[in-house]
Amino acid sequence: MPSPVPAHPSLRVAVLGCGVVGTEVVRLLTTQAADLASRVGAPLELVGVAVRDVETERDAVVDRALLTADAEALVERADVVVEVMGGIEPARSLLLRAIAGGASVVTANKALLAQDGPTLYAAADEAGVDVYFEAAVAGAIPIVRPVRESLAGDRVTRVLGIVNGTTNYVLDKMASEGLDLDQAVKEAQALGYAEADPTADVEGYDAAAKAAILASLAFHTRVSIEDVSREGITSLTADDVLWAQRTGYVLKLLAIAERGTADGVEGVQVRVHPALVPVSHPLANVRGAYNAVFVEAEAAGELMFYGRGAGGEPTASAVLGDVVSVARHRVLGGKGPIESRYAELPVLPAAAARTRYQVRLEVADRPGVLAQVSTVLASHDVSIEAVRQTPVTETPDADYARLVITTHAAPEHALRSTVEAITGLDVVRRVVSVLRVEGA
Ligand SMILES: NC(=O)C1=CN([C@@H]2O[C@H](COP(=O)(O)OP(=O)(O)OC[C@H]3O[C@@H](n4cnc5c(N)ncnc54)[C@H](O)[C@@H]3O)[C@@H](O)[C@H]2O)C=CC1
Ligand SMILES: N[C@@H](CC=O)C(=O)O
Ligand code: NA
Repeated sequence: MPSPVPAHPSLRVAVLGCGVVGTEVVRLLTTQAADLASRVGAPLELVGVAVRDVETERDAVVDRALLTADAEALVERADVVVEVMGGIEPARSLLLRAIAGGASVVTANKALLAQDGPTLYAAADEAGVDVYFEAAVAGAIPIVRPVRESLAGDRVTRVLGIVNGTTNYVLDKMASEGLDLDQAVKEAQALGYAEADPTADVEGYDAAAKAAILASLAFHTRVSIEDVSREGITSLTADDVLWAQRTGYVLKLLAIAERGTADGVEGVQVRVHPALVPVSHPLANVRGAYNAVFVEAEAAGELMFYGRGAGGEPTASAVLGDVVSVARHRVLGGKGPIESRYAELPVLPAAAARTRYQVRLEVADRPGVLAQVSTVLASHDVSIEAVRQTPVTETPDADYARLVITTHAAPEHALRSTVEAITGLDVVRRVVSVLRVEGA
């Protein structure tokens, strides 16, 4: 008779932070306890939930007896620490303390990882424990694991995605319901999509953090948030949204990381900015707080990952997937992937990126104007793909017309000097907007 396999003792799980995501993590840990135990091979015992104020009113699923304001003491008595409090400190110190004490950690904190991930990865490597962070990029969508593990044998060339649910929700509401930016941001906050300070979303910092994390994984190098060229959506107007629609595009905040060369040096270029996406492109149909990430790899070809990018429940799903993974390692032995051993692909400057542009101008409505504008573009080596002329109907003015010029791919510096020169033409009343075009 084979001797019975001894049951593995419970694994102690601590949750740091009990906001939008933390509450849903506690709900899943509590309501799915039996299923999780069978998947892990050991019960997961929630030993505490660190909060700022234990007296605050909370969802009934959170057992008040588990609340503590002493996060430091809590991490000392856990095998798995789930960090969903956000911010750099004290999250960073608490995670390092947990790792040093031998706990594996799961975090949704992209801001921290994009700033100081390598410190956490090195500490975990030394301690022989895991750092998992699927929720930190594109919420519920499995994207960290596929890039970190499934594509580790391939050569990724480009990652292009909508990775911020709040801005996608806001732009969608501006386009479909005519909401203004502030109204739409308030809705995104109420739905639990926005960061504690929504500036992080609308100014593109959140997407830049995610872009840095994805680029580091995809290109086996180190990209921090400071390396990402970033532009948010706050300067976009209702007019930009309207004109995008009129010209066959949808405005999206995109995160792009791609291999390239600058001055003969191969590297990676990472940027976040609003862009016009053709309505026929799959990214144009990513609505509300949904996210989508395209990955292009030499052997795999094109891959697309799509799903809910923000919100308590979807994010908790990704967190729990990680909890199961790290807990299994503790039961069975071993650990998950470590950071790639070499981290040497340089980050190229933003100016190295070549994109198409749409330039909208108000110009004098008389013969020869288009020729003048075209000459300026040509003299800066920026080639025109299409031109459309429409009278300025919103502010009726018989003497002026609106020109919408789409260029072929051009380097940013060439476009910048072109726009400067166009602005100086007598026949140009104003440059209304300059937007990148991606995904065509
Ligand atoms: N809400 C979302 O859709 C997503 C959020 N995330 C990330 O998950 C983390 C949490 O986000 P949310 O739950 O939305 O934020 P939240 O603001 O709703 O919750 C954070 C909670 O942590 C608590 N907290 C902060 N500092 C603390 C401290 N020192 N001690 C104890 N408690 C502390 C806050 O009081 C708050 O209740 C952040 O890193 C965020 O970037 C990631 C993916 C999606
Ligand atoms: N604020 C973020 C939350 C998920 O990461 C977003 O809007 O995407
Ligand atoms: Na994810």
